Formats: sequence, structure tokens, C-alpha cells
Amino acid sequence: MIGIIINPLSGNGQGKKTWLRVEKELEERKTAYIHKATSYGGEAYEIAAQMVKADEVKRIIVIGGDGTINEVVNGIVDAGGATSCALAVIPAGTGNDYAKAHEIPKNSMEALNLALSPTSTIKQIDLIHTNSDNLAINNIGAGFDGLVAKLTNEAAYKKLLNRLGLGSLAYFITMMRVFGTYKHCTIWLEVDGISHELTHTWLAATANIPFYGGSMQICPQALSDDGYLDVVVIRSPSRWKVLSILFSVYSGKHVNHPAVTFYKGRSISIRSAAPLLLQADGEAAGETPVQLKIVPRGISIIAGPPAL
Ligand SMILES: Nc1ncnc2c1ncn2[C@@H]1O[C@H](COP(=O)(O)OP(=O)(O)OP(=O)(O)O)[C@@H](O)[C@H]1O
Repeated sequence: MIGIIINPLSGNGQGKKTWLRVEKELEERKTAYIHKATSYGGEAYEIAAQMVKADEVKRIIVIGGDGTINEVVNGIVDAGGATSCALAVIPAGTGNDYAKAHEIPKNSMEALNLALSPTSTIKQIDLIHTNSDNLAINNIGAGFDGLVAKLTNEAAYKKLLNRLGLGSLAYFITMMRVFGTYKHCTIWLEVDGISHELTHTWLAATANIPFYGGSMQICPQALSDDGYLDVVVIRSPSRWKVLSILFSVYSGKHVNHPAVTFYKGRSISIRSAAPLLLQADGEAAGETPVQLKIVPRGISIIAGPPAL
């Protein structure tokens, strides 16, 4: 059986619009499915767990953004569906970084074809486990990006830009807002038992995919199935240097900048003297300190590109 979970509010109503198109198409195709729309934040977790446990759903299609995908992933895994239930996505969020990384079409009918096709590629990908027992599928970041995620999700312009189809711009606008006042600090980053004291740190982000914040190529080399977490740290006492890095992140050209350092490991911890905000898959996720572990092949997903 196929299960469909819809966040009607994702992408400022894009989720609902996409669902109405998908529902019509499923009726025409006479496809059997069960579905439920969320009515509050966190409900996608419960629906996914219910679909896996009680309804023995083997494929869950999420219509929503990365925050809803995150909840569904946690629900599938907690209900014991990591290998028995595959995650498919029809992107309808603000950033849609997951869809971009896994070559899922933006067009909802093409994404639906990919999600339903019996010949689509089912891939097992890694997950990021936190010490508060949550999972992330894209990335977890501390510092500047934690603050940007929080403020973007609270901003009125996120809604407006989503309405104009320019949702990714919302993260950029918040970055510019925060950039002028953000205070860098020293963090202690531990990668597989090796500790690094890092002064003047703006952000430390762990990545399972190259993109975050609506298509910024923060970690272009990150692979979601290599059993490792990539870590990127941006450090500089100079605000202006950081500004030029932030612009170059969109094209991935920041990788050679001396203020940008990369690490790779299976177990990562981030500490700081004062707590730093965390984001997980673009949603606020508490504060440092945090311990992260890679969960190799933690979930099955339906990835693109669609077969020709
Ligand atoms: N019905 C609902 N009412 C209020 N909040 C909801 C509802 N359904 C889901 N949410 C919350 O909305 C948050 C954001 O959802 P989602 O990620 O799908 O959309 P988005 O923010 O537009 O996209 P993106 O994550 O790509 O920026 C999720 O963390 C989820 O907890």
C-alpha cells in the first residue's frame, strides 16, 4: 500500500495546491492509496509511524518541504520501517534541498511518476543521529546558520516570497539581516575523537547532502551514502571576508577559501562557551552542545532521476 502525507501549509500553501493536483491524477489512474494531511507541526511524525506500524505501508510519499520530510523520516525509522518502507517526495516547500540533492523533479507530476514507478531506484542513504535521539536527513548546523534558519521560519517575507515562487531567497535575505550583527566565537569541534579548538567561528555545519538553505552548495563533496558526515566550518575575524564567502557558497566556490575548513568523520561533537542555536534540516533544533553520529544506510529512499 502507498501512503501519502501532506503538509498543506508548506511553501505557503504550495503543499495544498500540489496535493489537489496529485489527488486528481491518482483518481484518474485509479491508484490505491491512503493519505492524511497534517493539522499541526509534529503530526507528520505520528502519521508516518502509524502508516508503517498499523497500515503496513511500503512507500510513503511526502508532499511538503524539508521540515516535513525530517518528521516523516523520524516516524518511519522509529516505527521500524527503515528498510521496509521507502520514502518518496513531491517537493512543495521553501528550500527543497532534499529534492535537489536526490534529483527529484520540481514538477509535481514528474515527481509523482518517480514516486509511483515500480522501476524507480530505491537507494539506502545515511542519516544523522543527535544525542537528543532525533534524526536529520540533510544537515545539522550550529551558529550563524542555526540563527538564519530560526529567523527565516519566523519571517513574514518567507510567506510572500513563497507566494512569488522565490522561497529560496528567504534564506538569503535573512543571511544579510544577520550578517551585520552576528558575533563569531570559539567552538570545540571533535571529529572521531580528535578535538579542534576553532576561534572566530561563524558556523559549523554537518552535511549529508551538498545543499542547504535553499540551494547553497555548502558542502559540494557531501555524499549521502558514503557512511561519513562532512563538516564545514567558516571562521574569520573579518565580517567582510565572511560576506564574500557567503556569496560564493551558492556556486560552491567557497571551498578553496582559507577561512573555510572541511572535516569528515562518523562521530562529531560541537561545543561552545555560550550555547549556539542549532538547525536540523532547516528547522530550529535546540542549542549546542551537540553530539552527532552517522547512521549508515539508515533509510530507503526513492531517488531520481526518473527513468527515460
Ligand atoms: N498543519 C501544520 N500546521 C502548522 N505547522 C505544520 C503543519 N504541518 C507541518 N508543520 C510544520 O511546518 C514546518 C515546515 O514545514 P515544511 O518544511 O514542510 O515547509 P517549508 O518550511 O515551507 O519548507 P522548507 O523546510 O523547505 O523551508 C515543519 O517543521 C512542520 O513541523
